[in-house]
Amino acid sequence: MGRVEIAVGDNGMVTFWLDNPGKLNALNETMLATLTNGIRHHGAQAACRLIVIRGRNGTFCAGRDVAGLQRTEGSAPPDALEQIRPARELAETLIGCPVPTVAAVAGRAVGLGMGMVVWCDMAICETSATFSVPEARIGIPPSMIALSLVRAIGPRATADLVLRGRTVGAEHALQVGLIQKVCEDDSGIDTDLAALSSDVWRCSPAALRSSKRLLREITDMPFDDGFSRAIEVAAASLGSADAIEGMHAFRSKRPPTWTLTPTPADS
Ligand SMILES: C/C(=C\C(=O)SCCNC(=O)CCNC(=O)[C@H](O)C(C)(C)COP(=O)(O)OP(=O)(O)OC[C@H]1O[C@@H](n2cnc3c(N)ncnc32)[C@H](O)[C@@H]1OP(=O)(O)O)CC(=O)O
Repeated sequence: MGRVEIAVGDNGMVTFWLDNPGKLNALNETMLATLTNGIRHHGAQAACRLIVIRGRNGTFCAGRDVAGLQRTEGSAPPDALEQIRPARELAETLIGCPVPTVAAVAGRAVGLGMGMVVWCDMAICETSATFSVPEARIGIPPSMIALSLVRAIGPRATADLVLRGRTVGAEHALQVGLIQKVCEDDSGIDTDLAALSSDVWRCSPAALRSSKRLLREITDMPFDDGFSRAIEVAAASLGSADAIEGMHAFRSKRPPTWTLTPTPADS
């Protein structure tokens, strides 16, 4: 069957656990819907400060459940865009999520599993983790995933993965910038997530929202346009409630109390 379990921590960390034991946590339509709707829902809550995706059964995710994609020769073709929609919605939801997102990988990250790694803001893994986009081996190109991979690790490193379908390890993933940290084991992942969560906790949620939006916008902008946009955001944020509170708290040597009031640049 497969399921996605949602664990809400009291530190604002919401963890989505992928669990499809017989299929290396491959994502079927029900799991995709739970994951996408859950990220949308929790990402919109003020209490949620960090979203984490992890896998049960010692692995991350072997991609989309092939059973749900497969067509039988001679049968009436289903609407292709409708078949792609659940993965597209997951990508759009993760990329547009207002709070920071992290993929924490143990075992295999394959196909759509790799998609989640690149669509999250950050990724960490265990030493045993492996990564691949082997879609061409089942007759399809890794389309949406390739688009984000190129931006995350560059065209050469992407081509090396996409055009060979090969599997690479944690050290390679670290070297090409696909992940930010390799942890010894599961408890190392827990420790790193706790540190990450405490870093995020110190930041203004409104400032992180603006930062995420800005990073998304400027990635594909020509430098001059990006510079103008950055100046606009900087100017708008200086008068925001969190900027006033954050600087006041710093100078008063006390912890800040954040609001979730968006800055004008967010609207
Ligand atoms: C279409 C889009 C994105 C996608 O994600 S498409 C799918 C991409 N993923 C794959 O092509 C991976 C297919 N799996 C494999 O190549 C291998 O399973 C593996 C990941 C290399 C692991 O090999 P290993 O030998 O260690 O394990 P098994 O092959 O015996 O697998 C165990 C068990 O799991 C089943 N399984 C694995 N992956 C899937 C999957 N993706 N869907 C369904 N089932 C899967 C496998 O069949 C085995 O089960 P058995 O009952 O034992 O046969 C983009 C978009 O959506 O737009």
